Amino acid sequence: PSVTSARYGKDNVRVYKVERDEKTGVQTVTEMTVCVLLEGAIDVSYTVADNSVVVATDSMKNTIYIKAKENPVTPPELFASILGTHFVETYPHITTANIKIVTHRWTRMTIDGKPHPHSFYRDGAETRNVEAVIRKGKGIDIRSGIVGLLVLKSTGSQFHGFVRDEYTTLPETWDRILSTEVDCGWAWKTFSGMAAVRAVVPKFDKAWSDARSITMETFAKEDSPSVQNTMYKMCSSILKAAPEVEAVDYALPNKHYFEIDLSWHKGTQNTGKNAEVYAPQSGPNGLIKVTVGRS
Ligand SMILES: O=c1[nH]c(=O)c2nn[nH]c2[nH]1
Repeated sequence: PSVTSARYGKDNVRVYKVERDEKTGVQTVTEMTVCVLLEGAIDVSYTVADNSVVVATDSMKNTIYIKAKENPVTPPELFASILGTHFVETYPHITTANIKIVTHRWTRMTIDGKPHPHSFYRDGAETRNVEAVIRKGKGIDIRSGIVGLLVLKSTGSQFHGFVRDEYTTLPETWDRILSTEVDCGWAWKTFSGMAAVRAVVPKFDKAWSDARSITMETFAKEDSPSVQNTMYKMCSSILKAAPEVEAVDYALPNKHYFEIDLSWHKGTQNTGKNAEVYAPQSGPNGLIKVTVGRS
């Protein structure tokens, strides 16, 4: 038997970094969870217990903290590229570094109508994610994303005209609740190396901000005929806003809210146009996925 593929490293490395502006007293915080998985000439560590090729995962953890101290940790696309490039340039037998960064939200508090210099709150489980693959001598591939942005609209969503056959019970609707937890990603054109990444650093934050705004504005403004069509429009708008992005993808669960017929109780009308009280469903849920390219 032989190793067909292998990668190893440290997962769930939590990192917090504060940036202190001495002049203004304003402090800025970043909190992220990092995963490093390395590939290369490491098969013998599996097959014949030769540990001479093993960069200990503990050393990788140490490296993440050192690199976070030595370098900016934002935008996450830059820090992921710096971190991955370090590993493939430091160890001759390591050819690929897979870096995942999940950035958590610390939103600055507004106190007395002003941004507070050093107080923040966690406004949701939403994260800003980056997955970077750094291949020695072959460039850097980055996929940025938004995960866990939970949204709901109480109307402005329809679903009708779908297949009706002996398996269909779902009634057609022209007015339904739509709720989903956004998992969105955008893949950048391959960067030749660190210099190419550094050249577009400002575009990473702009793309994330645009993707987030486009997602919420399209979700809110569209009288959605389906999740499929609305997510396609989101992808198209993001591609238009970010020329350096090659493809955009969404995976959207359809988190259903079922009408409850209450007519058994004194003829109470609570369905169709009279529906006000609904049963939010934990599952089953629809799951709609798409990737949209430039062609
Ligand atoms: O937007 C929707 N797309 C679907 O494919 C689907 N199937 N059931 N409900 C649905 N809603």
